[in-house]
Amino acid sequence: MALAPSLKLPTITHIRAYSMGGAAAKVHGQGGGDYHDQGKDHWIDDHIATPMSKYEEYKQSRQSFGINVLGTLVVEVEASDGTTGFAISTAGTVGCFIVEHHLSRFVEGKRVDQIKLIHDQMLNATQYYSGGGGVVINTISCVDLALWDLYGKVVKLPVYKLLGGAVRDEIHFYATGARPDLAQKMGFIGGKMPTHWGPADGDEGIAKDIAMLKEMRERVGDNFWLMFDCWMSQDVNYATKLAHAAAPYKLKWLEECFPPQQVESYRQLKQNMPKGMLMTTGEHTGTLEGFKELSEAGVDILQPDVGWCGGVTSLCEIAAVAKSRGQLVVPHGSSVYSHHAVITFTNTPFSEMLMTSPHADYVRPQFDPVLIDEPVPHDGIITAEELDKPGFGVELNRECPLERPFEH
Ligand SMILES: C[C@H](O)[C@H](O)CC(=O)C(=O)O
Ligand SMILES: [Mg+2]
Repeated sequence: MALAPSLKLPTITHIRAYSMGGAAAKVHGQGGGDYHDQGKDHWIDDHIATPMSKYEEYKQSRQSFGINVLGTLVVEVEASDGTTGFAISTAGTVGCFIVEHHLSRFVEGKRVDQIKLIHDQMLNATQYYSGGGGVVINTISCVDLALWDLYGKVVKLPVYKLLGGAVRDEIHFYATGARPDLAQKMGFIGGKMPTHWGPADGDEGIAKDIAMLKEMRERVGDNFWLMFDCWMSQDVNYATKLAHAAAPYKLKWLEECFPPQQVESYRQLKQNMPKGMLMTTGEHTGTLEGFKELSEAGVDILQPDVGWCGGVTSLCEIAAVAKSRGQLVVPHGSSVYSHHAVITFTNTPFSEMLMTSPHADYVRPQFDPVLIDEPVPHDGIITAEELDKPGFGVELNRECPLERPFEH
């Protein structure tokens, strides 16, 4: 059946990729899509436990081992009617190469609504070098998000309406940062702190992180959620001991104790954990199959990052996997790209706000300074109404030092 004239959609004429920050750039420490690329004295780079913490010289700073080498990737897509859409993620110059020299062929010439077809072609065409995640999938995610933004801007609807509409009027947020006590005053429902010690520090490390938890519990009282984010830094024995030591202080969940491939470790930890404490992970998992395995291992909350898991198209599939087992999907903080999806999910009762202010003492937009009009929670809440703008409802701040390293 032919489309009615008013439903004739434009085609995509151009895709362009820009980078900001990262190892290839002169300007650093601004944040943006690579939110770990912050300036000095930021809580996010202050002795956080990682898989590199066993090396003394890389213990204090994640930037010292290169957490911020990639930088921001901006993908812009333009339609035959002149409308543009864009998105950002973490992939920098590497991502620009992949977009301009490989993925562009699947995008240009297609109609703006052919997102699922493009998504499938991007995933399959990169199978031989994507390794099921990492920078390639970050890049594909960014293209996918830019396509949803363009589609929404062409048809003048917010992405969440294209996905089936909101199932709630507002999104409630917990905050990730060094100061859950301040997050409580700002209206958030909980606070997630990074752990600072790991297996190389032994029982002393556990004692120090528990002391931090105890102090925060005393500050926030009994009913505010407190969580630990372990950023892949532990082993099963250490995580088990930490979980039991944290139980008296009502730790709500223990997050990402192990690297994403160690599914068996998650299965064991789930069996060892105190009853009632939740096990969460997923932000560094980049395939639907990977999420299925985590779900089968008993992860209570799957935490895909929409900019790293294949975009909104993949996030919807992952949410369905979680839903089929009665699990929650609460994406790793990724601002508008997450908000438009989760407000349509019945198994996302709350969401994450990653605090990018240096001392986690005020709410700064997560991807500052790259997005114009990036909404932030007020009193811990963003309403559906605030998302009522075409696409993802944000514009690209062209005053940022964007570079286009490759053209096709
Ligand atoms: C705080 C964590 O180490 C990381 O930087 C962010 C994260 O994993 C999360 O927000 O979750
Ligand atoms: Mg995390």
